[in-house]
Amino acid sequence: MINLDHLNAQQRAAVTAPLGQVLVLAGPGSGKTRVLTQRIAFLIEAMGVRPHNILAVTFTNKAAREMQHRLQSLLGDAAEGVWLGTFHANCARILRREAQYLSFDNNFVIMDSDDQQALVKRAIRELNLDEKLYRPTSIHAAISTAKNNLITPADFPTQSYRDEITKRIYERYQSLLRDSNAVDFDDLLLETVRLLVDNPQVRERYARRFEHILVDEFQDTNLVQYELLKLLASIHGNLFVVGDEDQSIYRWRGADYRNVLRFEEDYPACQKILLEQNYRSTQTVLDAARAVIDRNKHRTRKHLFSERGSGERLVLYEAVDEHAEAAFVVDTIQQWINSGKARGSDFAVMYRTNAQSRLLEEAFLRAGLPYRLVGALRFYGRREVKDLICFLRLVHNPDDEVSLARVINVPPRGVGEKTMVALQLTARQANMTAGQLLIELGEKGEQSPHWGRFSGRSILPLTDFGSLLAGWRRAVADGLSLPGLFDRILLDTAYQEYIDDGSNEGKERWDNVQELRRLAYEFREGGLTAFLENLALVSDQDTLPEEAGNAATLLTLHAAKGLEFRFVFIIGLDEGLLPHARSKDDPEEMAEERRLLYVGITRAKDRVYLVRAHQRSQYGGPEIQEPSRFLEDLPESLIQRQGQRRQRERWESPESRALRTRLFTPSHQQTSAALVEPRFHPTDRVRHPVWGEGIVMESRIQDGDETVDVFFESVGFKRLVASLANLEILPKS
Ligand SMILES: Nc1ncnc2c1ncn2[C@@H]1O[C@H](COP(=O)(O)OP(=O)(O)OP(=O)(O)O)[C@@H](O)[C@H]1O
Ligand SMILES: [Mg+2]
Repeated sequence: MINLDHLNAQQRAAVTAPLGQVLVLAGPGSGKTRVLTQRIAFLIEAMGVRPHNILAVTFTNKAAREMQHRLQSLLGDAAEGVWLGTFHANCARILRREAQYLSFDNNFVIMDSDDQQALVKRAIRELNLDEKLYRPTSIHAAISTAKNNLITPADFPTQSYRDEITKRIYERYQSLLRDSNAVDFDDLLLETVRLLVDNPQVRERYARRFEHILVDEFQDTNLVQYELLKLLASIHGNLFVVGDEDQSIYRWRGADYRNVLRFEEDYPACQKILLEQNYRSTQTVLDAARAVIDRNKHRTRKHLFSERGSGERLVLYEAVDEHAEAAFVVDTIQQWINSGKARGSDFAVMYRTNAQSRLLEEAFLRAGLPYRLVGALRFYGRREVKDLICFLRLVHNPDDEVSLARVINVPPRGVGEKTMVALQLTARQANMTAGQLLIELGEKGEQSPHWGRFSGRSILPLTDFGSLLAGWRRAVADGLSLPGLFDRILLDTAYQEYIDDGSNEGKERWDNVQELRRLAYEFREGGLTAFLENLALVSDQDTLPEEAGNAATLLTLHAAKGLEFRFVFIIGLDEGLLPHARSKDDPEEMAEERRLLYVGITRAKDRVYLVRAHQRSQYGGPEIQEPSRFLEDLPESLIQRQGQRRQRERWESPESRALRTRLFTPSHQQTSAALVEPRFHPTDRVRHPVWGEGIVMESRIQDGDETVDVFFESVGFKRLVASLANLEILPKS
């Protein structure tokens, strides 16, 4: 029988709450996610509910996987069959099953955000509009907002001329999507709601099936998601939602924390349960977090206590500038690790915008400290990865115009803009998609009735590509596995020669291809459809490798939701960065910036470092920064000030001082003191404090500093700055 002893009384009340609607509203670290998982186990074990009848919604795929593991360890095989995933993943699953009711086939592709931008651009161009006047990003945002509020092109409100234009782009964009047999992220939700509203028998089928629906991070649902929940719960009405209004940080994506109020209105009989003990953080961390969030109006004050002791004060560090900011972070982490009291994976460094990660990365690299970066230069955003995904998507769905446009000339085979236009035009006249026409050309060659429509120069590359595509599709139909298909595409396109020119970047690109192949191998059973679906639905947080290893995590505050770390650094606590400049004139936005900081602080178990820079370079010259207004709300008794206004030296290690001196000494002065002879030579054996032993491949003097390329047994090839990397030369054996 399921064991509830390790829960506190409030948590137990939530887990065992009677049927109906349950709303668990509680602060960070109070066990909401844990309670939700236990509730599923309780329903299955104690209430005899079949897993098949349970739908659980998490905020990320990673969270879904974690919950799946947790359930597995609680219940073993009995946990199998629960529908567990993000809103998007669950909707994609429903849409694939119900394709007969929809305006697209069940092998539809899901366009990622780059694809969506490309389509909006195309729509704007096709309507002969000026891209400078109608910026694709802002139009795309308007379309997305409309979709998240259940507004179709036909219902798009037009109060101005601009609205009128946006409406037309929205219409065009939508038909481009459908022509490609594709949906965007927002469509997944919107189309599911439409499906359920327009087809009462389908609605009834799902509403009957899902006896229990559970939702984590409920404060970040948007209107479509809320409607969806209502539809799915329309028969049994067993809705178990957990959340925290103070952690609502996805307003820009249409999230509306007022859904909590809506919930209480729509379900007046709902049981409200509060959790008050925080199991994550020290009392000092909680007090500081509360001081920040208490300034927000219109919130239910929550009482939250911790039994983890009062703990250390928060460090507030003021760096001279952004380089010293990064150096402080890396130094402090280094010192903790050297002391033996922490390991790399205990640390997270959080920031407001992705761009802030670049200097941090450099500082980590120089110090030779391993790190992993969440989001930003996403693996899936890389050119080579994207190319291969598009080839695969095209095999899966030749109607996908965005993928076709991307790879038809990869590697270059002489398909230019003109040929592309001719292809699209001919296809449209023949009532086919470009992909279908290509396949026909590939299969029939000169026998194709459309052969003569193309110039002598363009027909060959088109036929060439068409026959590749046709060949791949035939091979898949004949049972070629996903890894097999992957290799065949690489071979047929001579992709390695194209991408890997022997340079380090080339090798790295090829490594990325190999990494994707490894992923494809994991889907050898599920096949192409499952693989593509999984790729389309990965979100920023999901780019975290499963095993943290010994690396510190660098991530945006947004991506930090739901996670926890022993040590949390939040950098860029300056006006304009956090709060972000964009929020200056909008009180709602400002309140959200505050929640963002709150989410960041409450990720910490043991210690928080808040870091800011006295000046930052902007548009060429350095500019003095104002400290973030949020810092004023922290009681002096909870913080310990360090940095510029205190003695900086005390806080600087030799490495960071070397870095700072180098960065702030004008280069003409540097060269006079600069090295002329490398200290390291090829074949030297060296030892690095983190990566262990390695062999020097090359060393040279660059900008007055020595750069060494080393091959380490543990991590492979690394490029290091000798004066900072702490490399020890080992005696020749
Ligand atoms: N009763 C308990 N006993 C021991 N540890 C607990 C208990 N409840 C929760 N925890 C632990 O406390 C931490 C926070 O729990 P959890 O992540 O579920 O909180 P949460 O409310 O979902 O937080 P957030 O709002 O940040 O998502 C986890 O490490 C969890 O395992
Ligand atoms: Mg949680």
